[in-house]
Amino acid sequence: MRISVKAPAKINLTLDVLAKRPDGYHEVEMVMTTVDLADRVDMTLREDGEITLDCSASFVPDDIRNHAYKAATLMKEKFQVRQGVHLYIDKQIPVAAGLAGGSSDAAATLRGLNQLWNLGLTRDELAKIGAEIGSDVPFCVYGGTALATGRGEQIAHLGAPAPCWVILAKPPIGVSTPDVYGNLRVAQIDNHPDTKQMLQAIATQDFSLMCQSLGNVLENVTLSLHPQVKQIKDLMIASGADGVLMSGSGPTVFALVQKEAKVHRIYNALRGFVKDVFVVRMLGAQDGEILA
Ligand SMILES: C[C@](O)(CO)[C@H](O)COP(=O)(O)OP(=O)(O)OC[C@H]1O[C@@H](n2ccc(N)nc2=O)[C@H](O)[C@@H]1O
Ligand SMILES: Nc1ncnc2c1ncn2[C@@H]1O[C@H](COP(=O)(O)OP(=O)(O)OP(=O)(O)O)[C@@H](O)[C@H]1O
Repeated sequence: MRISVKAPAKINLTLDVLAKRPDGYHEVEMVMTTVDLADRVDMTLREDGEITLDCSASFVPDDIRNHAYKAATLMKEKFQVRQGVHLYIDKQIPVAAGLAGGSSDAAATLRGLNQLWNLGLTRDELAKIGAEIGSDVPFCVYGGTALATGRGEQIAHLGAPAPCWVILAKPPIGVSTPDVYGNLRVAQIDNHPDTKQMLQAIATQDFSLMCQSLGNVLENVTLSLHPQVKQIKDLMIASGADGVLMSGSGPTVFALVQKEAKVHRIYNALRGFVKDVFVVRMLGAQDGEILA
């Protein structure tokens, strides 16, 4: 028996850091939404009890370092599952990009194994298990649009933002999330986003208020490490983007655009500069999809 589950990327419409916690994590407040750039995780039942993994991108780890492998191991141990699984990840989301690719693969694996191994767990239970793998995994278990607090694992669901185009551009560098948080000085943050205003923009589907409310306190940290990120932002703005922001810890930058005619102009301008450019839509309030 085999099932396939879509694992969509996320972008952060806001990312605020409120404090550094004694456990080494940061207290955050973030509005996140999934977009239709997705990996696909195929899960094939193994009667011998083994967990194995292959990925279309050869540089992604195929052992316990892989978040999807970790998810399967956790589910097997927690629920004493006799069967195993072979995981195949069709990688479409750039790696170490700020788009939660690994977290989404883990979330898709949790959702898929719940079905493949007949565990009967609720989404909330899966999200709780996801928090043991990484801070972004609970959000990815639900997908859609949400306010994430705590270290990112506490999820409050939101409605769909105003429909628009999202253009993603990733410079050819990988960014380490621990390094970016490690370089952040919380007391010196001077660009806190207005999260309340973003929540209002989403509730009223006000596109221009959403663009005005974009903000990410990790952006300045990553910009100082990688000047290309600023060049991409400037290029997007000069090409007519309505709103521009770095996602997560970066280095991917996204542009929000309402008019389709502008999309081509921005895409063409970016393609002259970086290879990884994607034109996508937000998935709105929709949650994770099991394909077959
Ligand atoms: C940057 C974001 O992707 C934005 O959505 C997340 O905040 C990070 O989520 P993630 O990659 O799932 O992060 P985790 O795997 O849980 O943590 C990786 C490392 O990032 C740092 N980290 C992460 C989340 C958080 N709230 N505070 C932190 O300081 C910690 O050093 C942690 O060891
Ligand atoms: N399934 C996976 N897909 C991609 N990378 C993975 C996966 N599992 C583990 N990794 C490792 O995790 C690291 C971060 O990759 P990932 O693509 O998840 O980053 P990210 O998009 O910045 O995530 P986030 O936005 O949650 O911080 C990489 O160094 C990679 O080796």
